[in-house]
Amino acid sequence: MAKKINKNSKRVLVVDDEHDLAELLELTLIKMGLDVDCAYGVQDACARLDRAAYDLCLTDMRMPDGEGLEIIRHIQAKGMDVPVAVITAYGSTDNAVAALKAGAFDYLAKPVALDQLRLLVKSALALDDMLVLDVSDRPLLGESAAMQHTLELISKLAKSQAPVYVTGESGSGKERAARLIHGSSSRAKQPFVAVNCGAIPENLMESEFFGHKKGAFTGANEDRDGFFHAANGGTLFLDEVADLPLAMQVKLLRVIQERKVRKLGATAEDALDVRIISATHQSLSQCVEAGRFRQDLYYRLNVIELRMPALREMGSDVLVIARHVLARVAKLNGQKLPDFAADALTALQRYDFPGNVRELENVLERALALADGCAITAADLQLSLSDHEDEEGLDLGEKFPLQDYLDRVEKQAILEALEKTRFNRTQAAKILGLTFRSLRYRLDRLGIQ
Ligand SMILES: Nc1ncnc2c1ncn2[C@@H]1O[C@H](COP(=O)(O)OP(=O)(O)OP(=O)(O)O)[C@@H](O)[C@H]1O
Repeated sequence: MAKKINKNSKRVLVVDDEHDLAELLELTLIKMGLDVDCAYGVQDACARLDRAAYDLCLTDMRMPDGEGLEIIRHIQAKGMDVPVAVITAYGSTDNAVAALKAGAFDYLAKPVALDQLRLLVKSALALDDMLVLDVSDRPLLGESAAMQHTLELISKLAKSQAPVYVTGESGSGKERAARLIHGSSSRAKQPFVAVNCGAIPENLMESEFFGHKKGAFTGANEDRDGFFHAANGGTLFLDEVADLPLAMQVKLLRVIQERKVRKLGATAEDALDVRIISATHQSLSQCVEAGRFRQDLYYRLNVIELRMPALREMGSDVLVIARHVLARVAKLNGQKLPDFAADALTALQRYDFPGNVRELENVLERALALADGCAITAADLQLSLSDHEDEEGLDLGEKFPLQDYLDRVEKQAILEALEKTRFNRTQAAKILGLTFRSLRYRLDRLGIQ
């Protein structure tokens, strides 16, 4: 039967020799508004990939005529731009790791949980967008407990209309989080307007925020909307809100309280519906104490606080994010995707990243330019580890090689958690602050039965 192709929607290739499972995946994806083709083996899949353009390929790992990995290799050999996610048999972490190493975007274990499938597909397609279209739609990456907690809070915040105040160090993803809240909320189809409050000259501030009527001041040659009008129905993101001058804070408070804006030179006010998300890397409460920020505005903005974790609090997420960033930058530059050498992985994990993910992005961009060969080395990263860290390492021989040492520490902590919970893995994962999936992965990697 000929399928109706929706020209604007994304196209997914599902590959599974089990027709029932293929159909279940197909139905789930169709419900997400995607166009889906099914292939029932490796050869069939490769032939379809050669014939049509796909935005994502979801493949079983083991099929009678070959392995899912062959599809990944086929895509790479042909230079196609198709992210692949593999579906692995329950508990076969080796397969998952092999697939990720071969270039798969992610994996799902059987039996496939449909909500996990939806999440994966959404982020795969968003990831693809980020590579070719709009950088702003990228999701927040990270599997650490800290990032999972943040993502859970973000999805709750998306269901509310309350003002959100995002805190976190510079480069930790505050704007990204604000976009995610907006993008997952009922306002998603309305505008998201991001304003850097520190970058607007004080004399223009009022007209930039509230707009003006023609003739309101010299040079006002026509009516103009300000940020509030532009964000009507959507979200206004006030970045570096601590930089607002006090006089402007008073006006902002009034607008937020009354939900009405009067353009400069206008007689009437316009009722507007704008959700405010604000952020700063400074401590707003300290600014209040120092008299630089109005307490009443602080209370209005800080109804709910979302704290973005620093990269150094996100454990091995640094590697997850590094791989994604490297893939993106290599693609943008039209370069072949290099691997990380073992010493580079160690260096990434040891470095503090005071500039967080933004710094990581810069480091990798530079490393990619410096690397000659197919691997990025620690030298290419040019990370200066602190003297303290170097000394510690030199004193303690047991810390070398670092990976073995870290594995021993990790194993010890996991065994303790398992003993405490009488080997209940769900409970142990909770104690350790890991997701169940992440604990299962670690148990396999460390060979804990
Ligand atoms: N968890 C993450 N996963 C992927 N990319 C991230 C993550 N966190 C931050 N980034 C990336 O890091 C860069 C900085 O993020 P963003 O601008 O949101 O940070 P910020 O906290 O608002 O920074 P600043 O305080 O300087 O305004 C962006 O390119 C963003 O895509």
